[in-house]
Amino acid sequence: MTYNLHFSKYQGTGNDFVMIDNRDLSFPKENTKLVAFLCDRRFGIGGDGLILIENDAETDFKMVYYNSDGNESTMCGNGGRCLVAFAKQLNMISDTCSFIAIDGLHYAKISDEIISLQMIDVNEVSVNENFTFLNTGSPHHIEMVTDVKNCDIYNKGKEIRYSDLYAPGGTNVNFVEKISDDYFKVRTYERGVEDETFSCGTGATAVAIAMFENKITNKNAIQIEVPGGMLVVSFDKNEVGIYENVILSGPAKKVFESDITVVL
Ligand SMILES: N[C@@H](CCC[C@H](N)C(=O)O)C(=O)O
Repeated sequence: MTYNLHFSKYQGTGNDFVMIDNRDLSFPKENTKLVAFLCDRRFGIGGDGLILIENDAETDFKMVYYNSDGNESTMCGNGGRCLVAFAKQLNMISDTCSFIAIDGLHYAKISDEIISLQMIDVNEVSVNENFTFLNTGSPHHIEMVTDVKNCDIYNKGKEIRYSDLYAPGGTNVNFVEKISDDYFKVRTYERGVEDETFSCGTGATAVAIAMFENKITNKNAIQIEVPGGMLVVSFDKNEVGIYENVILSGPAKKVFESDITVVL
């Protein structure tokens, strides 16, 4: 079968995505091999994931997210921010928007190249002796380390991701070093990419909330340094313990756009 596709490539703090305008619903959404091929860094375009933008009756657009393994997955925070920039490029929105994703309704704001995305409320944070687990649209295991630069993210992350604790779905795994009360360094092993990525938006969000819940910080606006740049996460914890007004902010940029013909 031959597929002729127009695509744009975007990145948000180095978490990179192939973006396709699927408002005409022509993309073969069940073709896992095609998505994995397009995300392949050697044989395809290359990306940590692929995102389709589609029409939605109640919001500005719909986000459909696939990991680079070709499977549709849960929410991608950086992907959501990049999709907002893509929607603007397509003249679907101006500087504010709402969209629907697999985890529900999101609002976003564009200010120059900084995209601020409202994430879902978080009502459950599981604090354990050596780790914290929470879901910010995607599942995240979080561990503190003293020297994140020299941490073996791939092997440690993979072991936790595939451990019985998270079977069968697995989890993303974040390693965190505290620099100050409002500055943390984070590296993430991503499920579905099955490697460390340069940044994970739902992961950065989960880390900020976990640091507050564990009283490692009392700040509710936190800078998260990731290998691909800087993200900022802010939130409010309400009187019944729910984290709301959770905002993930950072840059999202178009890298290039082109056409590709794939024979599979
Ligand atoms: N890169 C993402 C997370 C994407 C989803 C994740 N790989 C999963 O399957 O859970 C982000 O920026 O949030």
